[in-house]
Amino acid sequence: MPVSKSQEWLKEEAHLKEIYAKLQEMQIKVEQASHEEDETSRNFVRNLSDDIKMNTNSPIDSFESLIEIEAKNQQLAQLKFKREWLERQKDSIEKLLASPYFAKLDVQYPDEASTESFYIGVAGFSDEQTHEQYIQDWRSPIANLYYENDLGPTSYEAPMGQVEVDLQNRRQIKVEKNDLLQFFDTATAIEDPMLLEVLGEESTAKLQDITSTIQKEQNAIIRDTKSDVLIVEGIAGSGKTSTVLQRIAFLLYRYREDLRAEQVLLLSPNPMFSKYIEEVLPSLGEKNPRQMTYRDLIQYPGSKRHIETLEEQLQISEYTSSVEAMKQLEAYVSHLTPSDLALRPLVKGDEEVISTQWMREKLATLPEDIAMYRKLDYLREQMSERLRQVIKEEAKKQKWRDKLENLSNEEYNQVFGVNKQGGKEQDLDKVVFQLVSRHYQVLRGKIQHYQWLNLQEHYYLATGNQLRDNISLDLGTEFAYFYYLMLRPTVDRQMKFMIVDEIQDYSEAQLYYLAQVFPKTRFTLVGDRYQAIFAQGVTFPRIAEIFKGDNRNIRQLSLLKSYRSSGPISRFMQQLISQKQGEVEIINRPGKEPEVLGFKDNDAYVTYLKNWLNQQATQERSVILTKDSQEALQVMSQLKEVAGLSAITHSSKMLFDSHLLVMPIYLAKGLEFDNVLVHNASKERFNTEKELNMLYTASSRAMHTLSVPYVGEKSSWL
Ligand SMILES: Nc1ncnc2c1ncn2[C@@H]1O[C@H](COP(=O)(O)OP(=O)(O)OP(=O)(O)O)[C@@H](O)[C@H]1O
Repeated sequence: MPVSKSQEWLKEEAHLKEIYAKLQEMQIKVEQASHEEDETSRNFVRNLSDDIKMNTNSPIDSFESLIEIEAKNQQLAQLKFKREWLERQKDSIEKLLASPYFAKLDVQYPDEASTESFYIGVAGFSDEQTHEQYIQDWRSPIANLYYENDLGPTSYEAPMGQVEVDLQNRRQIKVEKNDLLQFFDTATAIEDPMLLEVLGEESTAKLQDITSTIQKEQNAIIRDTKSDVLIVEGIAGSGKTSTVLQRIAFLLYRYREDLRAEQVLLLSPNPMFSKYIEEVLPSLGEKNPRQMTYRDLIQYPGSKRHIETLEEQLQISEYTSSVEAMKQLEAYVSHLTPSDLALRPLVKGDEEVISTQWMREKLATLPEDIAMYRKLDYLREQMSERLRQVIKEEAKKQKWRDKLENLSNEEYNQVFGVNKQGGKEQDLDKVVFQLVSRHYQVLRGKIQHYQWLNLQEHYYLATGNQLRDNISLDLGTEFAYFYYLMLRPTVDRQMKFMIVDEIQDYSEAQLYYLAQVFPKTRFTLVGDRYQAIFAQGVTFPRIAEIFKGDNRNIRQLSLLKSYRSSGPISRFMQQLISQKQGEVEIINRPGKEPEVLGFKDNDAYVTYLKNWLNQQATQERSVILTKDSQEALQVMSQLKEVAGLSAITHSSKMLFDSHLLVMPIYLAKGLEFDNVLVHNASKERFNTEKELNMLYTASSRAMHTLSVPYVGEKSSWL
């Protein structure tokens, strides 16, 4: 509890006011600088056309004009850089003004007489002139002491090396603007009081950042810089998603000189998940990384096949692959010779523009030991060049000139975007060349996208699988890998970090794909074996084995405490998974015991559901979780008269504002609600191990209350 107006309280209060005033001063300065910058940019643009006059009278004049343009370009880049910097400044000052800091460390350095105090906030803040650091960014080296929470002799990793210190006090401080609300010194607290307070709050529709209450075991994940592959197994609600998002913010700060947000890829389980987490990184002043689902990742250029949806994957998954099958593809490609290639001639209508014979002759000129993808790349370049030649030859023919002459003014304008005007002979050549190029344009695309190579045929020869229009995720993976092995598209290699959530839902073949296609990328893989609800999920020991190759440095960590759920709900989760030797550490947060009630028939059950929904407080978020989306619609139809209830049956249709929902468990993965009801947990519906995982996944969405009713006999897992 706050020490009422003690000396210490008054000191903290005075310090806060002082820093707040400095922040306000800085805000004014940055605003002014920003206005000035705007004015400079406007003038720059206004004068641009006067300043640059392209003079092409002589080569020297042209050259000088180009130099002038280049100089302007540089000025423009500088202006842009400065504006972006000011925007970032404005942004972080705004955040700090809302709450300047959340912690203070008293640190004793070995050779100094007195202790030094450091305040920690969501961003750093220092004096422009003296560079005195008033607030330390939570990602700075010294802030690690706060999260490590080791009082007494300890150390932190600074850019110059390890710094030994004595941490004399660690204070958690709650402030709002310039109001000091509370502070706690760690030495006096048994369990993190700020954490308990945050966890007791109502749920929010979107995930929030956890900067001020990151726990020690989470901090180890966030700040890991040594592992190539970091594998985190954590129970439901242990903060895996929150932790990896904080980790992204940490990495962008730590490697700020050469890591851009676009070089970090977050693979999310479904598009809805991206919406759920979209506010966390901006709240930390960072840009969101690239985000996509695994389905998006394995789509290759020009593919139009339908890859099974999440729901289809849950129910059928007709083709599952394996690491062995993926290795067979490697063997097939490594033994392939140019004479085996299934090539298609490049044709335009009836005309064969490039024959397969020509292609084979080109390939035959290459040394044998060159990798197949390089040979194909070389051939692609040669084909582009050949097409240019064909166009040049073709343009000499009279028929194109005739064609050009016969174009009406309107047609001409459509083709060339300018009006037709009888030109000089030299211009005419150019225009004819353009006309012929347009005629053959479609062939350029065909060359670029390797449509002259029958990849499907090769895939069939390698595996015996025909690619139909609808394919399973694993089959899509195999074909994407095959595409990669044959052609090695380059774009993916720029990815420096990849973060994969819900890793337990990936198959071995899918993980093998990631491990092979992104050899230079550093991975953070997080998941929970007890939330595996798809048929082809991987086991945790196998993940490390799959990623082991090429001297990758692998580290495995675990998170055992559920921060989402109250103590009684965590104990319920513990009981469920202890049947499979799972562990849960219980957090000391009081709450209601989960309700496991039996009903004789459906009518009584539906009445219970209606009562349950009607009882929920309007500001809280409550959900009924079903096994699939069809069931969600059935339940919805029985509960039509409940006001404000909505059913979600597709990941693109999430209603984040709605407070009463019915939805399938697989769509609720990763999300959380104040109150959860698991639809009819009867014996016949929750019987297998997969169904146990579903029951656990559903129950663990609950923060404050959980209800697990059943009709007839209850599930033997309960
Ligand atoms: N250190 C923390 N401080 C405050 N809240 C936390 C902390 N860690 C986790 N939480 C909260 O716990 C909840 C669960 O976190 P999160 O969704 O990241 O867990 P998860 O392990 O990804 O869960 P699941 O596997 O069930 O999807 C969130 O509300 C999050 O804000």
